[in-house]
Amino acid sequence: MSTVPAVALTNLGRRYGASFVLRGVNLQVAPGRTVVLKGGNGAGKTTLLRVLSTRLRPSLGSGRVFGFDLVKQGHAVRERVAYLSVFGGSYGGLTPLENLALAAQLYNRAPAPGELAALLERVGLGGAQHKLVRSFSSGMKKRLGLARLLLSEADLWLLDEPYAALDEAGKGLVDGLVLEAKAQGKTVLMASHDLERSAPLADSVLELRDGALSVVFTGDAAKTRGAAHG
Ligand SMILES: Nc1ncnc2c1ncn2[C@@H]1O[C@H](COP(=O)(O)OP(=O)(O)OP(=O)(O)O)[C@@H](O)[C@H]1O
Repeated sequence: MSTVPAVALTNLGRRYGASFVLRGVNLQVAPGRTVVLKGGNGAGKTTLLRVLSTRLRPSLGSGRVFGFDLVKQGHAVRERVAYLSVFGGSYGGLTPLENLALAAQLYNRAPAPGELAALLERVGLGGAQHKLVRSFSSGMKKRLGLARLLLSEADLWLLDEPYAALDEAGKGLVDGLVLEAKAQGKTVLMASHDLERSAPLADSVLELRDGALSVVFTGDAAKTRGAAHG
């Protein structure tokens, strides 16, 4: 049986100016897997997630998401991918409800009556519905990012340090959402320094070092050979 990988990267490279941050990343992630990406500060984790989200173009090599080319079929990739940036990625001049309404438009979704308010309740922002997001704490912005993620209905979640800035309850919320996403068959790729928290959720832990990936842990030992597998 052939299954199209959720993520397939071949010798993928990305440079800023003359300096290569990613140099020959090979990765295959099967649909439904949860993969944690570790690596020191500046290793290139955010860069890799941004390339997968099509926010950055690869400088070398190629990549596919659910079979769609990151460069030539970026639109199809964006329809299947949701990216949570380390800061949550919302508009400060809007309320959280307005942010979600805008996100729904971008996702081409017509939310049901009360759906957006319910999402805010779910991420613990029910009491802050009418504030401007610029007045939010960093943890509140992250929670709003989680609500946007839930709205997206994407098949691949790209999470950049999802636990950062969150209190214990917020971290538990992330754990629950990732497990729920997995139960729904979604693929999750998350960059995290918090291995204690993220590794128990993961099918594989990969390390990005010197611009390439290696396997730290995988639930399937047969997959540790050759290209890094998720
Ligand atoms: N827009 C940019 N222009 C130039 N260099 C950049 C840019 N964005 C990132 N870099 C550089 O690329 C390297 C990788 O950065 P990246 O943010 O991808 O690492 P990271 O693994 O996510 O790090 P951290 O764990 O600190 O979040 C760093 O040296 C960084 O300075």
